[in-house]
Amino acid sequence: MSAAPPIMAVQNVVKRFGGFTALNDVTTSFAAGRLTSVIGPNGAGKSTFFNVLSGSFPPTEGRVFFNGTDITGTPQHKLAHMGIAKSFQITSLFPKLTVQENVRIAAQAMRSRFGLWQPRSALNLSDAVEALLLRVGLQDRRHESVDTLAHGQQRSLEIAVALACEPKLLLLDEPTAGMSPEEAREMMDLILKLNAERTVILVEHRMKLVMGISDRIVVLHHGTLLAEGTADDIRRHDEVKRVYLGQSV
Ligand SMILES: Nc1ncnc2c1ncn2[C@@H]1O[C@H](COP(=O)(O)OP(=O)(O)OP(=O)(O)O)[C@@H](O)[C@H]1O
Repeated sequence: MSAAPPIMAVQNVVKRFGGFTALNDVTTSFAAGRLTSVIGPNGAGKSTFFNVLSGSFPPTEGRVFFNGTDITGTPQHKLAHMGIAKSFQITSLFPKLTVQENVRIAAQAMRSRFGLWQPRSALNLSDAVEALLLRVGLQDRRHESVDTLAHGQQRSLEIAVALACEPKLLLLDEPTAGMSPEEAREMMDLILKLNAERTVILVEHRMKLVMGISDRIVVLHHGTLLAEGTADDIRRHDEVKRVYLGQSV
């Protein structure tokens, strides 16, 4: 597993909000093709870390690298062009449009903005939209308006929108937030399938969900990197056990 080169790396990342340090000297890297989950208790700095990785805001100190290129402070639209896509807790869909229209708009925007016509993008637009709907299991819902979908289906649609730029790296911030246990399991199945084709970094509050699917887990606590390793490493880690005292990891 350690043989795969990192697709993303952070070096000595610090993020301060005024006098408060939300991330404190975090250094780690993410292997290409793997599924890495970032976990931690409330306020650990997970969302802040996600925002630094996805370019929502730059770190106060430290560097972020993508495929060896320093991308610290690079605007998000450029990151999308480089192959980094993200899906947020906050919805970015057009609720009155259909499932298919939402995906079509995303696919069209990516193509016209970035001229995505490499061989693997050579599908015509309708075929590309159909492939994205199939990928997330929403093909039977294509003509339904977004506001009639179940919450879990809306999250899947957001992922289809994120996939429209054919990312090499997919960043997901709490993709199961607000989901029923059944919806959450389906979402984890979908994430595993997506990981077969690209690197995934997942921020997730519900630790139990990620233990079974992650190649590697990064644990944040009070803005510092507490532990990293396989699910078994994390389960056995004394500090992690202490932090999650009373919770089942
Ligand atoms: N914009 C901000 N301004 C000031 N403080 C912030 C800001 N964003 C986050 N923080 C603080 O940074 C700390 C880490 O927050 P963050 O949202 O990254 O944690 P988290 O691990 O995602 O937590 P949760 O699981 O509760 O979402 C918290 O104490 C939070 O109050």
